[in-house]
This record gives sequence, structure tokens and C-alpha cells, in this order.
Amino acid sequence: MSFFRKLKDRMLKSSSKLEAGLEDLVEEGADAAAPPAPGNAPPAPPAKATPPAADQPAAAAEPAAPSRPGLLSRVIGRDTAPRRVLDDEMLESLEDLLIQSDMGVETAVRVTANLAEGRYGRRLSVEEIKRALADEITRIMEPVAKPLPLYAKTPQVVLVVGVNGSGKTTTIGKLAAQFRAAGKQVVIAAGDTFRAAAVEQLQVWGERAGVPVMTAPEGSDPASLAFDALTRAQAEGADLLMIDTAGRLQNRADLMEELAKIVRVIRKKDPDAPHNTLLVLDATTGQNALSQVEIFQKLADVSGLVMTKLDGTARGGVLVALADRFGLPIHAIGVGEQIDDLAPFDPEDFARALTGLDP
Ligand SMILES: Nc1nc2c(ncn2[C@@H]2O[C@H](COP(=O)(O)OP(=O)(O)OP(=O)(O)O)[C@@H](O)[C@H]2O)c(=O)[nH]1
Repeated sequence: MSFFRKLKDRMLKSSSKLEAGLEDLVEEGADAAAPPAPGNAPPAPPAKATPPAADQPAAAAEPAAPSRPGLLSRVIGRDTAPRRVLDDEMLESLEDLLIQSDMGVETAVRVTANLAEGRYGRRLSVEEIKRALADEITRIMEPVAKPLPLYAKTPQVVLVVGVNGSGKTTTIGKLAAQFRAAGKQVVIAAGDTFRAAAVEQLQVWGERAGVPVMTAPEGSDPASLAFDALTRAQAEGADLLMIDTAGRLQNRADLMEELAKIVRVIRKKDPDAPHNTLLVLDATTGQNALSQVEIFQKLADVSGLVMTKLDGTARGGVLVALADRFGLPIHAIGVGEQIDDLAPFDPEDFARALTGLDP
């Protein structure tokens, strides 16, 4: 199965919600007068009240989706698809639909405003709207799609943060397996020393990935474990050290101190460590993921994101909101519970899967 097909299948909940909404919208307001008269698209009036943000290049430069289907489309009968005029009412409904997919108000407004550029007043089919939406989403996501950078200097220390249950353990296991497969030597430190279950879970993932997991007695200082783990990683010439951390937000001051102490202590061994601080977010929490980014940016120097559980949620739009609002690199996405269910983040594939477009 191609990767795009897998992503699309896994993101079915998000895409089918958006697709169904679009179909309803277009059908509701479809012009009964059947297919558009060739070359009959009304001239575009001035764009909708909400202008595109100044820092966003206007979508007007993009070639607009043709309102008149080409020969091939006519042969396969696509010209019978219902169409709806892209007017203020339609744009408002579109905005609502995007907000429902967890794209957030600001991003939804920007996306629809850009979509209206050069298309306002034209009669569009569901497929044309999907393509235009996918283009807009790709444009927002492209600047943040960056794999975890690998540095020449080793061991590279990756601190992994995020609330409990967000998928930190699973993500560390999946990443470790990928780095191992790429010939890297990896060490994992089970830094959530207060939860025996979390440590055990990480050991299971370490075994699966074929990577050693360093643990410390329950309740011991995570910073001291991190120090020992870095000492070992240096001694063994490891390429990567991934440090799991606690995610208890109930006592934010304690967590901040715990993370700060880990950083202080590992810097005694390597003043540049940690080289990456990965924040793991759970897509099923929707808009809550946005506040988690804000909180963790205060607790730690977050350098990139991994979004988990994009399978099985209709809230995939939150990733667009994250990209639009914070511009933090998105390194990978989790699309399942298995070891190979962590994918590099490809903005175009993601946008097509989210909007339900076929390859
Ligand atoms: N469907 C799906 N489930 C996932 C994904 N990533 C993680 N999970 C599941 O989410 C649950 C929590 O994942 P963990 O990796 O244990 O999360 P954690 O952040 O380490 O949580 P604690 O161990 O409580 O600190 C587990 O049941 C995982 O199998 C994903 O991409 N898709």
C-alpha cells in the first residue's frame, strides 16, 4: 500500500467529516440550473470582507480551479457534479466547517479568505473546493514540515516532553526503531521515574526497537538518570540519546523545575544539550493541543512537534492551526499504535488526506 493511501485510510475520520460537510453544503445551495455555461463564470467582485493576512501571499497568484470541466472530465461525466456559487454565505459555511474540523477560528478565517481570492462568485464543485482547500493547507504546512534534524556531533540528546498519555513512550519507541533501522546507535532514558508503569512500557518499546533503556529506582531523581544515560551514551559512542520525561501538568512549577534540572545537569556533560526538545501532542485533544504548546513553551525550550493519534480522530485540522499559529517544525505524525505507524510529515499528502482527495 502506498504511504499516501495508508495516511488517507488512517485519517478517514477527519476527511470524511470534512467531505460530508462539503457535500452537504454544495448540495444545499447547488444551482438547479445544471452545469455552468461555458466561459460564463461571473467576474470576481472584490474579495470578501476578511482580507488575507499581510504576511500570507495572496492565493490570487495561483491558477484558479477551472469552472468549466475539461474534455476528460466531460467524458467521465464530472460536469454533472453539483456546483455552488462561492458567495459570502457559502464562505461563512465553509469557515464553520473548518472550525468544526478543529482548524481554529483564526486559521479557518484565513484559509477561507485566501480560498475566495480569484474564486469568489464562481460556481464550484466539491472536488474543486477540496483541491483549493488542499492547496491552501499545503501552503500553510510547507514551512513547518521538517524532519528531526540530525547533527554530526554525537550523542545527540533529544528531550521528549508532553502530557501523560499524549504518546511520548510510543513515539520514542517508534523513533528509536527508525533510527536503529537507519544504522544509528540509540539509548533511551526512562525519565518518568515516578511511574513504574511508564518505565515498564518504555522497556517494552525498547525491546521492540532493539534499543537499551536506562532506568532508575522508582522515585529517584530524573536528572541523575539523565546524567548517567548521557555518560553511557558518550562512553558507548551512541548517536542518539532520547530522554523520556514526566508529563504531570497538575503541578506545573514542579514539572518546570524537573525539566530545568535535567537540562542543567546534562549540560555539565555537553553544554549544547539537549539538541532537540520534542513536544508530543495528541490530536484527539483538538484545540487543547494549542494550549499545550503554549504551556510547554514556557516549561521547556520546545524545538519541534510530533502529533500522535491522527488516526481515529475527526480533529486532524488542529495540525493546520498549530502550524499557522506557532510555526514550530512538525517532525512526524503518529497514525497508529504499531512500531511503523510514525510517518514523516508531508504537507501535501497530509492536506490531501485531510480533505479526502484521491491521489
Ligand atoms: N491510535 C493511536 N494510538 C496511539 C498513537 N500514539 C500513541 N498511541 C496510544 O496512546 C496511548 C498512550 O501512549 P503512551 O505512549 O503510553 O503515552 P505517554 O505520553 O508515554 O503516556 P504516559 O506513559 O502515561 O506518560 C497508548 O495506548 C498508545 O498505544 C497513535 O499515533 N495512534
